[in-house]
Amino acid sequence: MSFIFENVRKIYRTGEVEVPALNDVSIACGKGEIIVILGPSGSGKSTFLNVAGGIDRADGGQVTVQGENLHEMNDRQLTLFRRKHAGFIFQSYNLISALTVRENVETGADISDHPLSPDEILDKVGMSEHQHKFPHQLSGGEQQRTAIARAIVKNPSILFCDEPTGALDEETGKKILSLIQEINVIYGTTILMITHNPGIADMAHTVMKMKSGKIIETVKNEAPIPAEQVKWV
Ligand SMILES: Nc1ncnc2c1ncn2[C@@H]1O[C@H](COP(=O)(O)OP(=O)(O)OP(=O)(O)O)[C@@H](O)[C@H]1O
Repeated sequence: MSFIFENVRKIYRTGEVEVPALNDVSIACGKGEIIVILGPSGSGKSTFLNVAGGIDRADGGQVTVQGENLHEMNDRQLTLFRRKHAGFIFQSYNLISALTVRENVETGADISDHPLSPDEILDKVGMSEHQHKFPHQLSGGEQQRTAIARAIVKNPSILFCDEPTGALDEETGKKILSLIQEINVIYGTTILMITHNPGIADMAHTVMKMKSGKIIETVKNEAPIPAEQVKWV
């Protein structure tokens, strides 16, 4: 299993108000799967992803990712866990503006014990010809491809994607999804992806639907479709 949540709770407290962002969540997902999380705004999707990725801590229950119990880890161990296992792709690309495309990608390789070749990954994401440009010289899709390259060059076992196509048009978005699907197939990387686009669920092996901090439905898909056939909603 790539990750197991057992009765996980996460409560945000703002003054007197308590928001149960994860309310007794249990799920187990297999290695090498594409898992898509759907649900309305505020349903707990990002909280789930952040807890699974070791960015945030649960308040109760057990979280086991790649066989490691995140609940028992201190901050330093969580940092090492993220470095070893996790790649992150967010809607905002978070590239370093003073570094070129290639240098941004190399920052991903530098923190890994077993990185992939930056040349190979730049080629895979179609950014070799732009590798000496700076982020402000790139389109949104090119910036997202650079961010993906930086995440995958470290060879993570799980890629956490929070709305990776949210800011992109259909054509560029589908290219990014194809790339994510290709990474899943070639490297066996588990993909955990949040989206507001229900069409993207058709390319997943598992679809998790969330509402009010709970998983209300888990659907297994025996025949995920190629990303380019995704219905863009
Ligand atoms: N740092 C925080 N402090 C207080 N409340 C928070 C915090 N982060 C999230 N919440 C609350 O927890 C709940 C779940 O938020 P979360 O971001 O996980 O939802 P989401 O499904 O990812 O939403 P969206 O689709 O809008 O990104 C929401 O009610 C949100 O307001």
